[in-house]
Amino acid sequence: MGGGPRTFPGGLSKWQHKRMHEKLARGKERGLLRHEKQLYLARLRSEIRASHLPGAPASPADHAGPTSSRAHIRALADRFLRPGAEDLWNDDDGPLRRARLPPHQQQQPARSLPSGARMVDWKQVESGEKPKPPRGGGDWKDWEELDSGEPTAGRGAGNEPRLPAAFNQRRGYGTAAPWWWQWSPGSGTPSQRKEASFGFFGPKRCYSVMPPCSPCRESGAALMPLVARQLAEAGNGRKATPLALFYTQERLYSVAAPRRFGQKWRPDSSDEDEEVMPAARDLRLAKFVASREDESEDDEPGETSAIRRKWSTAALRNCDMKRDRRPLKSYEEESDDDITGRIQELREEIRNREVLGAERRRYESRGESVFTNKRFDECGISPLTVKALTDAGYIQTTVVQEAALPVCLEGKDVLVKAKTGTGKSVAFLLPAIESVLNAMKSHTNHRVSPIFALVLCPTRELAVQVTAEANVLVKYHHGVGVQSLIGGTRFKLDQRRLESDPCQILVATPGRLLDHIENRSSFSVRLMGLKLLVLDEADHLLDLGFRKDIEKIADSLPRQRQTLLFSATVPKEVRRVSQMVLNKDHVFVDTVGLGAVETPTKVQQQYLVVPHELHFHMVHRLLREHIDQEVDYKVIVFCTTAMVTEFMYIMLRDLKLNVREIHSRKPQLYRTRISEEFRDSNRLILVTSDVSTRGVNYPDVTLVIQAGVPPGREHYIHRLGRTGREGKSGKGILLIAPWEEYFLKEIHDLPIQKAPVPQIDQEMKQKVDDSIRIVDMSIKEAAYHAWLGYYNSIADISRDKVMLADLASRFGVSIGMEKPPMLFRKTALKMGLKGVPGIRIRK
Ligand SMILES: Nc1ncnc2c1ncn2[C@@H]1O[C@H](COP(=O)(O)OP(=O)(O)OP(=O)(O)O)[C@@H](O)[C@H]1O
Repeated sequence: MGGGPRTFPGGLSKWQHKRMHEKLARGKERGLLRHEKQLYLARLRSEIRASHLPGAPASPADHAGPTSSRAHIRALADRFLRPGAEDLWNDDDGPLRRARLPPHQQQQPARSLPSGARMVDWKQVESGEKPKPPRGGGDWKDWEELDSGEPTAGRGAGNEPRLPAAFNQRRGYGTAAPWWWQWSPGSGTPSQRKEASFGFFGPKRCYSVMPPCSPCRESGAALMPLVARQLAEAGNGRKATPLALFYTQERLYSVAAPRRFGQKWRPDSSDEDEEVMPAARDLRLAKFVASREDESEDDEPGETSAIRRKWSTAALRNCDMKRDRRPLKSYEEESDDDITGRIQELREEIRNREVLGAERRRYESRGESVFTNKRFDECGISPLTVKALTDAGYIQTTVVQEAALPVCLEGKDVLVKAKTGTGKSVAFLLPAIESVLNAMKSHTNHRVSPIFALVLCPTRELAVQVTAEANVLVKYHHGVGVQSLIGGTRFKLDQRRLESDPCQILVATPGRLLDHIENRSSFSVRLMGLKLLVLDEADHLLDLGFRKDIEKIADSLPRQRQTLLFSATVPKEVRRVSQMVLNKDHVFVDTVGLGAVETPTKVQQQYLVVPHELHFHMVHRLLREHIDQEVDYKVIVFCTTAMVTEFMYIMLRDLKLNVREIHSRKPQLYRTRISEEFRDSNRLILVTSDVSTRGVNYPDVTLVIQAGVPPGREHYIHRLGRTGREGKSGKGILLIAPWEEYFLKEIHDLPIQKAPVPQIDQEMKQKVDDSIRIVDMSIKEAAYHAWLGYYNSIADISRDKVMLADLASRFGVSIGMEKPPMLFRKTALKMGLKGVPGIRIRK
């Protein structure tokens, strides 16, 4: 079970305590968000005002630099404009105010034209006619360069515009990233197109402000009319004529009518809705700034776009994934295609791929191959899934995939054990997709949209990662949707998301799923159609901390279903309780083998025994040494509790190391952001608690340090498994105090060796001591309490309370506290520490 005390102040249970903290964190997060939003809107307003002032000088935003307003807007836009970020907006966010204009004035945006702006008659542009020269001089040179064709590259496979927009139902506005973000580099548009711009759209108008002249001059790529066209057509494919298009040397302004982007994100919207929308909400939001300096790489043909990079965060994160769902095609319709022909085509493509042989040779030459000779196209899965796998570069199956797929596809209940980092996620996602496809064939009641496959994960990070992977795999299955349901987000938003975009595959964490089951009867009804249940990290989910929740969830699911359990560790106890969810004749697939080493063979494992007082110094010493040796280092430091993690993070940050933190006390948005950052970068150190122990796939981690004894053998294996993934090499160091050596018995069968203790020189020690000193006393106190709770929950240590209290005091001293902080009487009582020498009770 996860770390942390089992008793909490106020007589709260672990879960009540956790929820209370989540609530507090949410409040804090809301405050921060509000502040950021205000800043963001204020910045945008000033940017707009500056661009409207006649003869206005270049706004301060034009100055590049990290603190420029443009850079700031860009940073904020990145946060608020990302697809899915509509969740960050709520009803309290006021519109970007603008006086209501009478209809006749709305038709004449030219009234507020910036100085030197010229109007374009859209009808003429549409019909290909050369526009009349503008009144008051000027010529249409730029327009003559405009091409009449539309860039097909800017459209999706179904020829629908690929405008990344999000619609906020309640607020009635949408946000759109500029269309050229989506424009394939193959279309030859120049990098200058990435200048700052805004897209606004409300129920009645679409506005865009952008720098048109340079692209036009340079490429003649028909940019200007396309802006308006894209704006007008986006969303539902219906054409609408822009009311006006005008431009200056700096900006192109377009005002388009009346279909909004958000339509396809709001399937229940109707034209009547639009009629009653107050015009004051016409111009709700202006966002989006992109600049050339940080996106220049996108201009290179073949590079993945910024959007793509943002959206795909899973193991398969560099692959294209499905962004929005297209109209549901019946399965028969899809099957109508010549499947045999497609299989042949795919086989041909696969055969031609050099990657096949190269990949295999690469791993075989290293002595250990996690890959087999079996290819996905031979596994009996849908050709469209094979196509998505091929796109992602997944050709051959891994050992666990080869072993588990046939039994899973037979429809049996299966318990699978396979080493960390060997591809278990794909091994359960593929049967899940097959099961959904089969269910959709027979599902005829279109009023209720059942959830056919449910994947349960113990942590939010893991759930997000699995959702992203699933989205990659269902890329070509247009009727299949994947959603996640995790804690730390707003319940109501979840609810709305699930209702407006029903999915067939749901990835969830148990607590939040249970909330929905217990509070939404319509949700429970959807679960009644469930065909397949997956428990990822099954041993953890069936452990005491989650078992009650899992029991309740299992009770609310149909009995007639297939259940798959996956984990890298399957202790005997879990094997026994797995009967709770598996049927009697389930199959146990063990790719590790009885008596075989459960950790990746290419990971070098060492342990160091160091007095507890020097643990922080030693972590710093080990990190410095590793950074000197490894150019592209990527390190994870596991700490025993969230508060100790926070303490370690602040200390290392002060020591000028490039460090990040993730633990349960951090708001979910922050956790997700850091997780993404760490996944996509190297030369970074992540200090974390148990939330990152299992399943999370951070590629190319070079070192894992476990500071302090882990709660159990399984924790040790899973933490170590964050390195040496996909058969690569890595290193793991366990740092324990002399009195923690008892733990070595638990891992005696693993190839772990004692390492000589490196010297810590006086200067280095002093530096660390200085950094420890600067940490806030409240954090130190919280770290002490958490430390005490953690070790009190470990039976081997908590047996001797006097020793525990003494060790806790020494820990307190090591983090710079002269005497241990006081405990609440109730807490001390619950922990069995009342009256123990060294424990101070609050009066
Ligand atoms: N068939 C495949 N071909 C190539 N790469 C693969 C294949 N299957 C999985 N991978 C890659 O292997 C890595 C590990 O996969 P995954 O995260 O599913 O491992 P896991 O076994 O679930 O690990 P853990 O036990 O830590 O949860 C990922 O980067 C994934 O992209």
